[in-house]
Amino acid sequence: MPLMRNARSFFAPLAIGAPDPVRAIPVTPSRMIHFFDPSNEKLRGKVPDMARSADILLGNLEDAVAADKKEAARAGLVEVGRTADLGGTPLWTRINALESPWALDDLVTLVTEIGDVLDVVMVPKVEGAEDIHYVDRLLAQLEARAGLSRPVLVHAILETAQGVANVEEIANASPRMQGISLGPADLAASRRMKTTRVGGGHPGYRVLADPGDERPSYQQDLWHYTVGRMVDACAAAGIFPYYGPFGDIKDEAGCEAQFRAAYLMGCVGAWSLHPVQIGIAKRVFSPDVEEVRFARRVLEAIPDGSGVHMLDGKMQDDATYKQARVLVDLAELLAKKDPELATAYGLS
Ligand SMILES: CC(C)(COP(=O)(O)OP(=O)(O)OC[C@H]1O[C@@H](n2cnc3c(N)ncnc32)[C@H](O)[C@@H]1OP(=O)(O)O)[C@@H](O)C(=O)NCCC(=O)NCCSC(=O)C[C@](C)(O)C(=O)O
Ligand SMILES: [Mg+2]
Repeated sequence: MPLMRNARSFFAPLAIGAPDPVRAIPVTPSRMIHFFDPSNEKLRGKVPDMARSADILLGNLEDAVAADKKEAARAGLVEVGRTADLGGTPLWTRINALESPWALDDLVTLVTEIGDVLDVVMVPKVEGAEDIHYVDRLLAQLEARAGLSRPVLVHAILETAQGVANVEEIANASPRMQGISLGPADLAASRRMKTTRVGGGHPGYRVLADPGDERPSYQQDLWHYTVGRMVDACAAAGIFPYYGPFGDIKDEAGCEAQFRAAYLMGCVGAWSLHPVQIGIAKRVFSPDVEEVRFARRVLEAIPDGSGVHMLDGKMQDDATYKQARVLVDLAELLAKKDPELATAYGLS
């Protein structure tokens, strides 16, 4: 694996005067990364509202922002970073692709002007560790020059076949790596998949039962394989996986089903492209009240996590204790942010 840095240098700053890299990625509520176009003045005015309802707010500079709006979007995000009251909600950005004419100015301007309030830079179309290494060194130089005391983290989008082939080395490329999101539209194009959708299923991708009187047939999840690889790569590297966007805004049930499959497989959140998807993500990525209740009973039944126990006819041991911990830890994290959830979980 071309990681380049060895075990001793991995946590050394990459520029003189740059802040020390973080040892652990902060765990904060991140059920949805809410996308908005910072070139849109009306949307900039709604930032405080958006920040109240979303877990993470992301000013998008890449695709979906027209070429003649790129500079206005960058300037709009600087304005948001300098003036908007985000009430503690993390501010992220998605910069333009590294080969584009805008990426360098995106990084230089944003880190220089608002590096102290910018938590994470999402890098699109990452193909391998070398893309992360480039951003890593440049961020360190910019942080040192701006006198920042805390490093900006990096999030990669998995949206090329080469990126998927290199997902483990991407996840491990730098201590800045915060997480990875699936980019299903670019990935579909890169793989020559025959879909025109942004995420979600396809009626043609299904399994048919053997010939018989009836031949039930079910749609399968086109993204199962990639999400599985992404979740394992992230968990193994100590960073966080996210399902990306669901482009059919009107299909709320489809969005909910796709988000839920990703949640159950280990993703911590998804993207919201429209306000309606914030509510969907909140529902899906907050653990079910009954499951949390059961998980707490498991923890109470085996306080030290050892031995074997029966609960409602179900075997409990050290492994189920760990599963219960995942759910209860998440419930406790979300309850601190959301009083309604705290009440529902009995944690208020
Ligand atoms: C889909 C669109 C065009 C529908 O926009 P619309 O105006 O038609 O929707 P609407 O339902 O009519 O809007 C209702 C209200 O919600 C507002 N609104 C609408 N959206 C938002 C928003 N995000 N945040 C905050 N407010 C929003 C909108 O301004 C309006 O407010 P108003 O009633 O006051 O006029 C619009 O929602 C939008 O532009 N969303 C963001 C799209 C985006 O960021 N795309 C890029 C990410 S996906 C991607 O790049 C792929 C990937 C990963 O790279 C890869 O798979 O390869
Ligand atoms: Mg894309």
